[in-house]
Amino acid sequence: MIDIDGSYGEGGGQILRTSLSLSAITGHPIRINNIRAGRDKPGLAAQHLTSVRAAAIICRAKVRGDAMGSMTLEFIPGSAVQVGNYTFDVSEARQGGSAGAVAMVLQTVLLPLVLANGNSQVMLRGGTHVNYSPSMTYIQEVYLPILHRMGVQVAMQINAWGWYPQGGGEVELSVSSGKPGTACAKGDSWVQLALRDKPGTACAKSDRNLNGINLLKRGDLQQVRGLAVVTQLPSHIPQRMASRAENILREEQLKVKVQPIHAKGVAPGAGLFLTAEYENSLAGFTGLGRIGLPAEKVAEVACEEFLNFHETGAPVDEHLGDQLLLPAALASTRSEYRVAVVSNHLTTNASIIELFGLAKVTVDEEEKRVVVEPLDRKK
Ligand SMILES: Nc1ncnc2c1ncn2[C@@H]1O[C@H](COP(=O)(O)OP(=O)(O)OP(=O)(O)O)[C@@H](O)[C@H]1O
Repeated sequence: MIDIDGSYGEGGGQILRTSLSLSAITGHPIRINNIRAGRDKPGLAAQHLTSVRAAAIICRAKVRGDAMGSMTLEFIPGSAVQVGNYTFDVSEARQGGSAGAVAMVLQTVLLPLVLANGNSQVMLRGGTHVNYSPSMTYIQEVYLPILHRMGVQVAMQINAWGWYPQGGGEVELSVSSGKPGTACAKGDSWVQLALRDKPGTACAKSDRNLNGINLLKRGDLQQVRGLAVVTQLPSHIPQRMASRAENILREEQLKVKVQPIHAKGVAPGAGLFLTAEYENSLAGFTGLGRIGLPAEKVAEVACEEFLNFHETGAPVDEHLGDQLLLPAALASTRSEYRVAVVSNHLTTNASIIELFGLAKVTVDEEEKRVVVEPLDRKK
């Protein structure tokens, strides 16, 4: 049983999600105390409870403490990760529904499914574009394309946009499991086999279906692409968000194209999503609308975030910085990248990953450089 202190460092939900993913992948039982102790409303919220249940379903885990508000959880995987057809609905976790972020649920189960043998279909319902989490547009435009370079094959589509507070969004994903023909025997992923230390059955290093990534230099900015999206709001709003963003970035002599979009959703909402395409990297920036905030301001928030990042010269934005650690830790080769900001999320996630003994993570705070070195899992 691996004991995890949920109040460590950032003290947020990522400690829980990373631990669940690694428990499902390695088969190691975990016990987490002080879940989200660093948050105003600690314990499991709808999004976290959905992540716990999703992780439990894919590896048939026995779970104790899976209730709203719970600050303690025991999670004991009962099988190797099972590929399949899954639906995870955040609104089911709390009476009256929830706009809890589906991206967080996805990030809990994605790598376990990628490393399992076979393909999966995942349907997610809940908040698709909500504060303090990666939007599903960020997942689509930044996170998944970077993971694709590491060998992860996922196709996704947003059927409905879910904003705070109603949620009600829907996203469909097809997850393929790495290179065909290199899978390990008996439905176990290479990590599970290697960790169970069965000599002769563990896959060779070269069979691991995730490659490390090098993002030390970003190269020149090719263009900034944007989506100015509304649901159930008049069409002048996406138009105004798009024009404002294009004007700001053109003033900086940058190549930019922002597309105004009217999308489907159960409630009104608005957002502007920018993707900066560099020669060797991608980064994403978000502005979310709310009642009383003019469309132009939404655009300004996202542009300011992007311009601040652009000035740093770093290839990896603050958020990708912490989110890349888990795939990098599961890859067969070393990863090395430079981040705009060494966040508390990044250093916390690094410590949690190290608890599982899969990789050594070194964070050079001065150089803002992260090195993830896979450890020999057969030892
Ligand atoms: N604008 C954003 N774009 C992309 N990713 C984001 C953005 N904002 C936050 N994130 C990511 O969301 C995750 C938040 O993790 P955290 O541990 O704070 O979650 P939590 O405690 O479950 O959430 P909350 O803070 O809502 O209670 C981190 O991986 C962070 O990088």
